[in-house]
Amino acid sequence: MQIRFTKMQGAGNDFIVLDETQGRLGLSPAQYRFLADRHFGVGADQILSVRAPAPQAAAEGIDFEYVIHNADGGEVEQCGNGARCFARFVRDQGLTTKDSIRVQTRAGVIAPRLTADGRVTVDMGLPRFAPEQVPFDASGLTPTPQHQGEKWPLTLDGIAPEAHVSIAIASMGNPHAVLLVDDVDTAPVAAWGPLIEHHARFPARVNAGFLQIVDRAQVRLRVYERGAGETLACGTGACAAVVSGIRLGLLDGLVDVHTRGGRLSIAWAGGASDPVFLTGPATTVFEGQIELPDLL
Ligand SMILES: N[C@@H](CCC[C@H](N)C(=O)O)C(=O)O
Repeated sequence: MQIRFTKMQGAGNDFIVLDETQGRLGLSPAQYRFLADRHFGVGADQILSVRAPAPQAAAEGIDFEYVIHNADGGEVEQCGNGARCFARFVRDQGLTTKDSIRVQTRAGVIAPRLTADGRVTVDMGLPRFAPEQVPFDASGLTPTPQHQGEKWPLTLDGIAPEAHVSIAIASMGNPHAVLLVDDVDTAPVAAWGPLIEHHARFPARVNAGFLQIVDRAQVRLRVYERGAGETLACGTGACAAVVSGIRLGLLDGLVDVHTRGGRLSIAWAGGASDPVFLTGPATTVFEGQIELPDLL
């Protein structure tokens, strides 16, 4: 089967975008893995499928449905950099003329908006912190003493025998663990990332963010993504890291996140009913077509 695709990137987090508004391609997990493969396929961290909304959702003002698969072929709930690329894609392809779009994802409705400076701002919805919402198995754990209350920096065992690995947990629709590090350049992202991703306390696995605080409005961040490995940027990871830093009293409500692929801006007012806003670039790299093998 020949399929057409658009290759996009947002702060270096790269995507294959598929237009399924006229009908589903019905790809298997192995075909998603093939597309994402950087040697045999196109290469991408995630594959984004743009679909028409279900009739009931359309009646409620939802413009599109957006489905996300990681490079490992697994479907996931949310993707922040992808949401910006999705918005740029539907405008560039003439699938909508709107600047503000409402999109159904597996994690709920999000709202990207194309801004005059060429970037895209996404209302990513509410962050969630309760262990069962991440999900995180907190049985037998208590928050570390310096962070009592709701803030939940927790010690993760089995990562590094010589070090206490303290994390904050957050859901942006998808699960995140956030570690504070002194310097992201020397942080053990490759060694600890997979151990945290697969840690038994995260039943749905987890994205692991390594956060360096520069000052109250600037951070540096590397993320080892569930199902994709370290990426040049992770939008939901940036949201989770900043909201965690704000809850710990380390950051103000508007923060620039410097990743290896570029700058993202996160705004969060900090209340239980305040959504997180993610702003950053979204760029088309090229369009193409590829023959997809029959893979189950
Ligand atoms: N790169 C994304 C997140 C993609 C999904 C993630 N790997 C997961 O499994 O939850 C982003 O920009 O948010």
